[in-house]
Amino acid sequence: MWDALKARAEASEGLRIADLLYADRVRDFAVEACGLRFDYSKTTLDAEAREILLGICEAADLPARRDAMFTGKPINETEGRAVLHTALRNLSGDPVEVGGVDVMPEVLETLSLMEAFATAVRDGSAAGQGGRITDVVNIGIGGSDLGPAMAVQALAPYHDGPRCHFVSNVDAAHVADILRPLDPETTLVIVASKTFTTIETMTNAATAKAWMAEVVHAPGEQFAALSTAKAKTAEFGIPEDRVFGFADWVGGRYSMWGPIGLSLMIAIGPEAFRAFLRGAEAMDRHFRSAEPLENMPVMLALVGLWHNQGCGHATRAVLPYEQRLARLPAYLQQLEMESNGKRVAMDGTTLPVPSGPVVWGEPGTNGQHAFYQLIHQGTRVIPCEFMVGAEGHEEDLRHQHALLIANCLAQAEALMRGRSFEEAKGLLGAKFDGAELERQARHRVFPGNRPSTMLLYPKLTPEVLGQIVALYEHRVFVEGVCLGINSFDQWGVELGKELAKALEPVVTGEEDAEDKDASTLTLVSWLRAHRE
Ligand SMILES: O=P(O)(O)OC[C@H]1O[C@](O)(CO)[C@@H](O)[C@@H]1O
Repeated sequence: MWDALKARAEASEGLRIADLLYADRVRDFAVEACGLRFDYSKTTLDAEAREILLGICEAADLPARRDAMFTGKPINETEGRAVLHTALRNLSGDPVEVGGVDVMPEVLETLSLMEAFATAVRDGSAAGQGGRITDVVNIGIGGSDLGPAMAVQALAPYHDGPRCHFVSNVDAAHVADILRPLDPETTLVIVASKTFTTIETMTNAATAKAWMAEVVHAPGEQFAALSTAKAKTAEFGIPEDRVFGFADWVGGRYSMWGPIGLSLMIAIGPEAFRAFLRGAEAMDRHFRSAEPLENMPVMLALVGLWHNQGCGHATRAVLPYEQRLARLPAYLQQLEMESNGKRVAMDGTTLPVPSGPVVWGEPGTNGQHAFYQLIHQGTRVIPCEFMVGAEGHEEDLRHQHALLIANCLAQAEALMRGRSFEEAKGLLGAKFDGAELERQARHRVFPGNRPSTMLLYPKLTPEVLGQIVALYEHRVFVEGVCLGINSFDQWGVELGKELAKALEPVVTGEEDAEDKDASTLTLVSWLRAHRE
């Protein structure tokens, strides 16, 4: 199947996207669902390639794998766990069983405990020593940071609660810069860690506790914890009624729908948070029921597989024309690269094709003035995933939003059309002639035929954000299933963690390294010599 895909991709190298754009293509190579539109007409993916990709889905038993996920089967086989972040947004409350036990009563109970706590923080009844909470600091990393940090920024127009801040890096600069302007007496610190062992988070949490303890008599009462490890949160001194737990079937990078979303809920309020869940739930229903060709996550995934495993484009740029989605590319980096950055299949055999792509990006229009040069004229082809809303929130600045949309559409058009040598010469004819005209024109040629997709949404509301994130989660799932890998473990982060633990006493000088390579030893000794 993969060979057929690659052969098809090779055969389509001569295709011009612009020539494929017959009238029906814009209808047939787009999907509408939940009020969103995903258009993939500006790619070289044609009906024949799509058939091959659908065949790959079928061979991978996608519908059965999808049902296994939604119904709580232990599809994370290397860790023996179910994968049920979808249960966290199952507002219908319909039973979802793990090992014969319905998890929904506990999920909904935790949601209402979070809502009660968020409401109390917002209305001032859960106050700090100095009165009403003015600032919330979420300390977490990876999935315990990226999701809420991205969503809090994305939904800024809906904020009517305390200010939210995020500390993730073990670099002391991060925690120091965030805490410096805050008043410990009116700050709530949320320690977000599924395992409650992550070294960065526990180090920053200890720093924040010491900062608070300098002025607050009972610092634990101005802390909350989001974790599966209740014994450890108690040991840290956080009262039980401020600990919001979740089960091991919620993966870190899929966790913002439950307790890890508490900072978001405090910022925008429980009602808006429910709208966020509702959006994701709608996308779940769509993913579960729509036929492949009308299924947005499936088609988004197939376009991804076409570009990466088919055409060999190793990276994927995510380009939201929405400043408030500035952290979305970083969020998607973890979601996609931690999930599908694997080199072996579920059965331990080596993948016959490249694993998930390198994901990167920045919001437009800023990216246009930074790296789009390379996207338009560089030697590599970088598939671009544009996204833009029909409306912004700034009613009195609608003209700026129109300009934003025009830029987004123009970039996709420019990538596809390009500019020929003759056209470039025509533009310069009055200024140069002869060999100089040819030389100057060559610099102004755009090869064009560069693929892009477009995700359109009405407006970035909590509900729409929920839909977009769930769309991408399911896209990652479909790509993982087609590749035959486990998208829900992350063994690749372990080795570095272990070595860092062993190196710390060497860096501080408490121990000498014996079993290190010459390069690492030299680096350590230079740093030690300069640490005074
Ligand atoms: O929530 P925890 O347990 O602190 O883990 C944080 C992050 O660390 C990882 O386990 C590895 O980077 C992520 O998957 C996770 O999101």
